[in-house]
Amino acid sequence: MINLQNVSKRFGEYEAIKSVSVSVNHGEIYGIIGASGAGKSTLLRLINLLESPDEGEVIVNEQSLTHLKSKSLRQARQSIAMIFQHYNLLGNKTVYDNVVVPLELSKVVRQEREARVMESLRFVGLDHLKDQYPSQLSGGQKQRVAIARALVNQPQVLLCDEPTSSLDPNTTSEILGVLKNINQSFGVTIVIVSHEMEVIKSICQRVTVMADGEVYETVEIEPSGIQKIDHSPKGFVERLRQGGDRNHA
Ligand SMILES: Nc1ncnc2c1ncn2[C@@H]1O[C@H](COP(=O)(O)OP(=O)(O)OP(=O)(O)O)[C@@H](O)[C@H]1O
Repeated sequence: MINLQNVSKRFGEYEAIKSVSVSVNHGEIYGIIGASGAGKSTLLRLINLLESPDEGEVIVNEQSLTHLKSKSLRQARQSIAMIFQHYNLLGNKTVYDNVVVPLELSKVVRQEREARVMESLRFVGLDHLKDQYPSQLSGGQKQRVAIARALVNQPQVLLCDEPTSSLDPNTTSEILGVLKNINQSFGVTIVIVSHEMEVIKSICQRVTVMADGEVYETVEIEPSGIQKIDHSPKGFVERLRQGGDRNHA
């Protein structure tokens, strides 16, 4: 579904991503974990070409995005939605008006927009707050609005950049529940960046551990909680096994 093939990204002289290859299956919930500065967000942003790679190939849904012209890239991006740690809502727009934005951009006809927005808001349980402004909402509610906005164009892929890092543990569980529900109800492939092992453990089937712009290891998380390891399990997997709430990588 998602194939990053030997992708590299430099910021000036600094090599943030060093020839990384990652493959995510259709319908999977895939994690990217690592310490601050490891390159997690950059890797995620390479998937929808918010960052364009200096080398390598980005393939999503069997289409190479790397050399697309801007119009085709815009079209391809409609099936790749994204949510962020700080929600990125427009403060001067209501919940409804935030969620309708992607439909306006993709020129969905006016008659269809309302039904799609309300369906999306119902899915995240916020249809009753459609006329509120972001400043009137809790963090968890804001993230739900961002999720509704991400869903409204019926994406095949949802990229999540630290989606629960600003939330308390209970709200974190709720948001992770919503993400799982999206995956199960619509078969959306989810890639989630987090520095919290608990988050990764509770939702992902596989996780790539990043360190210094490289893949350190890729770990399979089984329902039993026992992790199967591709290679080099030291440290990280031990800490996963030990668990503990909100341990940091
Ligand atoms: N636009 C940019 N310009 C210059 N350097 C950047 C840019 N974006 C990221 N970097 C650098 O690339 C490295 C990787 O950043 P990235 O945000 O991907 O790491 P991360 O693992 O997501 O870290 P964090 O958890 O702190 O967000 C960091 O050293 C960062 O300073």
